[in-house]
Amino acid sequence: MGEFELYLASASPRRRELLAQIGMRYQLLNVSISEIRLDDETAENYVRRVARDKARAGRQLLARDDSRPVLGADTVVMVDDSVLGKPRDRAEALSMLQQLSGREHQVLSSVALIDSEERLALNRTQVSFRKLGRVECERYWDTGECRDKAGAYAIQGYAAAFVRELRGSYSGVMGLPLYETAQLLQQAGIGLFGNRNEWSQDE
Ligand SMILES: Cc1cn([C@H]2C[C@H](O)[C@@H](COP(=O)(O)OP(=O)(O)OP(=O)(O)O)O2)c(=O)[nH]c1=O
Repeated sequence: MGEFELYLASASPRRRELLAQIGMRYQLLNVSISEIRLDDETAENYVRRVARDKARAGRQLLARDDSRPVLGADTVVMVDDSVLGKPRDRAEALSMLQQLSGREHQVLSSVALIDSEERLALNRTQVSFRKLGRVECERYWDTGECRDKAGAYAIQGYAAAFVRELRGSYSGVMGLPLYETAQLLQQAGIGLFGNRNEWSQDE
């Protein structure tokens, strides 16, 4: 089957790291799709659609007889009725952090795995932040960590110090929910630890 099991249609270093964490060998595909939420689209449908579009765009790059699945993922932060993606600039990042300060928000992370079939999973995780001071948020921006992160924070970085409580999936907040990902991979016949079709046979 060659030296890798699947393709990862993502430029996110976090997703690479997470997929490698569960022993998957993958090849990267470079895709670019527009990430704009439609007016009447729920956050859930939006993250599902974007993950699916990333995987579909990856699939398009492959030879027809390549049966290895393509994985795409997407992550947003939801607070009240707002859906927070990546901040465009400092002002937007600071306003996102103020919105998240002293309360609970939800992180939605979707995974799409496409071969001859399309498989989708969605993880929803509740994250509670302590109150954040304005100067503290400005200093946090200065670390450079807010950029390229949904909701302008990275739980795997300095922002771990903001998290009072998390209910759900830490890997989901980081960008790729590994429990759901492993389930989709199993459905596609890819076992953990690099073994095809050998996973969970003793269940
Ligand atoms: C909330 C949160 C998000 N993130 C990251 C995960 C994602 O990379 C990013 C959300 O942006 P996405 O648009 O989901 O992904 P991306 O553009 O970084 O990568 P891809 O090429 O796969 O489209 O935010 C963290 O790293 N830590 C966190 O705590």
